[in-house]
Amino acid sequence: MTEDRVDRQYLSMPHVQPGMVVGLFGGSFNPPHEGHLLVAEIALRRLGLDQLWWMVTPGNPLKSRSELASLGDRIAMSAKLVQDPRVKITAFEQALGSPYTAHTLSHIAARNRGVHFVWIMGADSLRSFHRWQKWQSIVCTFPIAVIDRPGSTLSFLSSKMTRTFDHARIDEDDAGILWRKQAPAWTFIHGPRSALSSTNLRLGVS
Ligand SMILES: Nc1ncnc2c1ncn2[C@@H]1O[C@H](COP(=O)(O)OP(=O)(O)OP(=O)(O)O)[C@@H](O)[C@H]1O
Ligand SMILES: O=C(O)c1ccc[n+]([C@@H]2O[C@H](COP(=O)([O-])O)[C@@H](O)[C@H]2O)c1
Repeated sequence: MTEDRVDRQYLSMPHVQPGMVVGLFGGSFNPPHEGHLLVAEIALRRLGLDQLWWMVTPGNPLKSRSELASLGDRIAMSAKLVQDPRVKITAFEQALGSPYTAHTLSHIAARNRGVHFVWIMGADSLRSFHRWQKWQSIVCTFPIAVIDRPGSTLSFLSSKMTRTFDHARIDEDDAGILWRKQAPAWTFIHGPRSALSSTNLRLGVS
């Protein structure tokens, strides 16, 4: 598959119904790996999700695209890896024409009234989150679940996002009701961890 030939099914938002709880897991997935699967599993279980959208980005605005595999290839690799039918692989951001999460989330919110969304990201993302476009508006759109990652366990102590929104932190024992909280609300989820990274896989280091 090439970037020009992304199957249509991936370019529209997955189908959801009012009342559902849906996790939004955005990533480059260049390539996808078992660490991503572990995040998805933990999120489904701990957040009480009905669905998790595995959102393959057209390109992280903060990363160089020089080593980025085509969108079609990253979707195909994800589809091969993911077995859980609750996980929906999608690349609808490509059709939106913007790689920015703030834009994506406001679009999702406007199109899916009555659906409860939670943004999901690995703990390493906290380090640069304040450089994401309109990062404060992202925090105020949907609750956020941060999943622990080796090397980033203490990132919440120094992150600008977590310090700014310290008052909005929810105990991880309440992760199952995070979706009910009005944003801003976030939690840090500890649990089994994977040291896998796409960078190491690209370098051939395990
Ligand atoms: N091993 C892991 N444990 C926890 N979270 C992870 C892990 N790998 C990736 N993530 C999270 O998954 C999302 C997508 O990550 P991404 O596709 O960039 O993978 P990556 O391994 O971090 O890639 P790269 O090494 O190229 O930066 C991000 O929120 C990231 O924090
Ligand atoms: O909106 C932004 O400015 C922004 C900046 C960096 C990353 N993101 C999003 O964060 C998600 C994780 O990206 P990555 O490359 O770390 O897998 C993915 O959905 C990106 O589109 C978004």
